[in-house]
Amino acid sequence: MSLRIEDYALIGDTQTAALVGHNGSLDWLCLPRIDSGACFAALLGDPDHGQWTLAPLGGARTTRRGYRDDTLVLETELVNDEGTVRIVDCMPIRHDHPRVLRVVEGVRGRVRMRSDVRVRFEYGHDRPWIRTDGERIRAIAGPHAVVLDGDVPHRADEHAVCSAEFTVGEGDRVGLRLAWTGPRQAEPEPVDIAGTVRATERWWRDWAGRCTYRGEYRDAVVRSLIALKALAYSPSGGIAAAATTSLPEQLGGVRNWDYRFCWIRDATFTLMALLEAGYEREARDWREWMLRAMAGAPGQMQIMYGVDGERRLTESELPWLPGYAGSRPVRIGNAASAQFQLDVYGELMDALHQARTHGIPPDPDAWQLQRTLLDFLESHWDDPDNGIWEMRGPRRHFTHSKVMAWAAVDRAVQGVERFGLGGPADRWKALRHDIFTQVCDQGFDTARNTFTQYYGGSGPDASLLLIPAVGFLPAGDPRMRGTVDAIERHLVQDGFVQRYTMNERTEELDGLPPGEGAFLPCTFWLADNYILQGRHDEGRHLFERLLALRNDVGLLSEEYDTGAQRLVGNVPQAFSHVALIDTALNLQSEDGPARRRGSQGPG
Ligand SMILES: OC[C@H]1O[C@H](O[C@H]2O[C@H](CO)[C@@H](O)[C@H](O)[C@H]2O)[C@H](O)[C@@H](O)[C@@H]1O
Repeated sequence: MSLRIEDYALIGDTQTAALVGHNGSLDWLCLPRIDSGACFAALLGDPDHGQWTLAPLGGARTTRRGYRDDTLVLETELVNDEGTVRIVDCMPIRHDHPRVLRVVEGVRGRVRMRSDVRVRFEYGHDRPWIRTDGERIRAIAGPHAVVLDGDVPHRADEHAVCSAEFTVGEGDRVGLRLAWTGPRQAEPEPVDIAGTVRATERWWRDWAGRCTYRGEYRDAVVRSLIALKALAYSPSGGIAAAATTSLPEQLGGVRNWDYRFCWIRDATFTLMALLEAGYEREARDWREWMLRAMAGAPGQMQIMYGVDGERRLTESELPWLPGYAGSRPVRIGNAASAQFQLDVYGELMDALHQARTHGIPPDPDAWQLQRTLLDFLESHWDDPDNGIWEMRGPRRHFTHSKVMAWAAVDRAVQGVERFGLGGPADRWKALRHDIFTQVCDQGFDTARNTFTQYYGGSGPDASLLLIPAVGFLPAGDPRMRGTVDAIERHLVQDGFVQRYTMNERTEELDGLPPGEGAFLPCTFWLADNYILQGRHDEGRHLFERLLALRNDVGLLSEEYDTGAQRLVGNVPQAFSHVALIDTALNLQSEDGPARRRGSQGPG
């Protein structure tokens, strides 16, 4: 039986990431990059799809698990009749090869331990050759080689399972190392385990120490920032939307997607949260990544890229993997990369505007890119699109998409008026006015007193909760109050918000059968609207309910299954952690980030 999604903690080196279960089992690890083939893919299958188990021989229960304060160094305490051990897991910040370090510390008694390492490259498909060289083991297949060694030797069997048994007494420490190396790369040097764990701890503590948020939710905010930093790909400045692929939006369902890419939308939201929390260096890195990834013809702009800016993210299925809790298909790549999503223009223009507002040193290429995007938008804002939810059905005039087109033009006008940048401000103002008028005429249902999911539609959509955040209308506007009211009536289930109504017509709209959990970012956005409407107690109450959904190490996935009371979807999900940070900031100050962005009105 698979562990629950909330049973996993994250470790990472800001280039890739791994998931460790509360039982000490390393079930997900992609090497060398976050979007590379996994060499441990038991998360989406069984142990023979790749796994590193490290646990007391006679079984054990977990008594405590947590990160060493503001770091990504994980401690898991396991207890059985023989005593207690602590497993310390981390990935050192990378200088040469990606590595995983695991240290077993004896806390009480004498505990017999077993380590079983099954390396299976390419998402559990490729069983490697195993070569033993003294105390070192090499698992090799194609472009990959993994080297395993440490304080106790592993022995390989005929099934390519490398195992070690050892006993730890109180005060003992047994360190194990795994490193990846590519073709013709030098053999990884055996690093000093204890010293490297300490250096990793220091690195994260220093990084977290740069956080400027000092409010009452500091622990939750810092943990979310650390999760975002772990999703950032440091060589390029790109930011992945999550560390996993195909954790299902519904247990046993088909909505299983690969999130190990850089969505312009998710990354710009991340950038804004990082900026608000004092992380300007990361914001600069992101801007550089984005300018490079998007360089070229505006008509070829994509809504997502690989972490290094790759454009071809062809979606395919991995039929040998049964999927998490039987949720098939398991997909890699993402067909949404070829979609037209209008909101991305608004998010991008907003992010670059925020960077300017925060005094990030100007980059002339940024304004040039913005002008090119505006030229494109002037002739395409009125086209139907796939929308923020990446609907795989026919394109439509989604109201949120048009609001974001408005935001894009608004930020261009502000570029001229507030920052003295060059551009046809009067023409842009007229366009901004036209979009505003169209949205209010065609995207608002006067009879039902709500903005609608798409022009002429009858129901609301949770993305409309972002209207005040981008400054299209204030939260107190009667049309927004009506929309929040409609969302409460139609999209809130057990207190959490669904993205949109799912019913027998869903397949026609989004090209997929209905069925998914409540979408956590949308629920944070509802809390933001409460706060901005002056309904502070309701906002705080909802925020605290959301905080309670975090797992024991403070992580959130994308969605929550209110029936099963389980986290669902990919994990950790940047979108959810960004929304958490934004709401914490909004709670701290009524004039929080959501109030500072746009012109508030037709302009
Ligand atoms: O549910 C359908 C879509 O789900 C994914 O998209 C969602 O995740 C993205 C990354 O966080 C986010 O930007 C988007 O707004 C979400 O809808 C998936 O990537 C899509 O392929 C899929 O159609």
